[in-house]
Amino acid sequence: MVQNRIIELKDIKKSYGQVYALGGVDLHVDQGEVVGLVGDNGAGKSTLIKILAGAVRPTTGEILVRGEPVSNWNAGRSREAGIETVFQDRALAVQQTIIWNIFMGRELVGPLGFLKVRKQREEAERLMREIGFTSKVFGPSSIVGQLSGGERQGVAIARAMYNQSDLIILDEPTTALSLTETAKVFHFVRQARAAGRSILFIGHNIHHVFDISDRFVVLDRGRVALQASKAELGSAEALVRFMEELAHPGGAGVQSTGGTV
Ligand SMILES: Nc1ncnc2c1ncn2[C@@H]1O[C@H](COP(=O)(O)OP(=O)(O)OP(=O)(O)O)[C@@H](O)[C@H]1O
Repeated sequence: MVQNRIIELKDIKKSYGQVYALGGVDLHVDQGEVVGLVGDNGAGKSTLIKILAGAVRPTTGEILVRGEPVSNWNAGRSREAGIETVFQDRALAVQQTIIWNIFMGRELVGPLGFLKVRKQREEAERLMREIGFTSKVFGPSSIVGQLSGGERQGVAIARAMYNQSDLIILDEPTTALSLTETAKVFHFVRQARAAGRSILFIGHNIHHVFDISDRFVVLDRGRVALQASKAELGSAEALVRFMEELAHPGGAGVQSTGGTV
């Protein structure tokens, strides 16, 4: 057993009636690594992260948390295992402050039920520093709606850090972001990894996923088509070629997608 294995999925299958969204997937994430999950539309990425989040039950298969099999996997067990998913579309309350979003539902309160306002501010500042979210303009009391797309991802990551999440799942965090904003997200992700957290990074832009990840899992029609480290792959182009070959075996008449699936 690998000592620092946070989660392991073994032979996970999920069918919806006749449709197999996942047809026997093995996946693991170890402490302090960024795993890139890629695959064409309909490959099963969303289904897999919903299973990790406990929102969807696998039809069959085994889930191990730190080497121990867990039965009756659900959202509560997923939270207990230290897994937090940042879904792209419903990550934050944009009319609220950064502090509010970080502590959402888990505010620091004293014995008499009073909110520890100063402590919360200090903790929010510490978390923002820890993920490298330093800004001359924005502080913990800034309204999230005023932040850029990349900075918003930072707030969601800071919240996951506050929640003691060991595995933070980022669902397409750089989709629709500019290069500068993408670089901010990468910075936050690297800081979170440096703090010992693991990240499962889902993305359609292969170059983005390649840049930020240590290891890659390619899904294809509900199966793992490739698991490889960055060193094994060597370059983003190798990953792009692999994905293009999957989509068009033999490659006849293929136009390059430029690394977006
Ligand atoms: N609730 C559902 N009911 C029926 N079929 C489903 C359901 N959810 C997913 N599927 C099917 O399972 C397969 C995998 O879908 P999934 O959304 O997991 O893929 P994906 O890799 O996340 O795709 P995308 O990148 O487009 O989001 C698809 O064929 C999809 O139609």
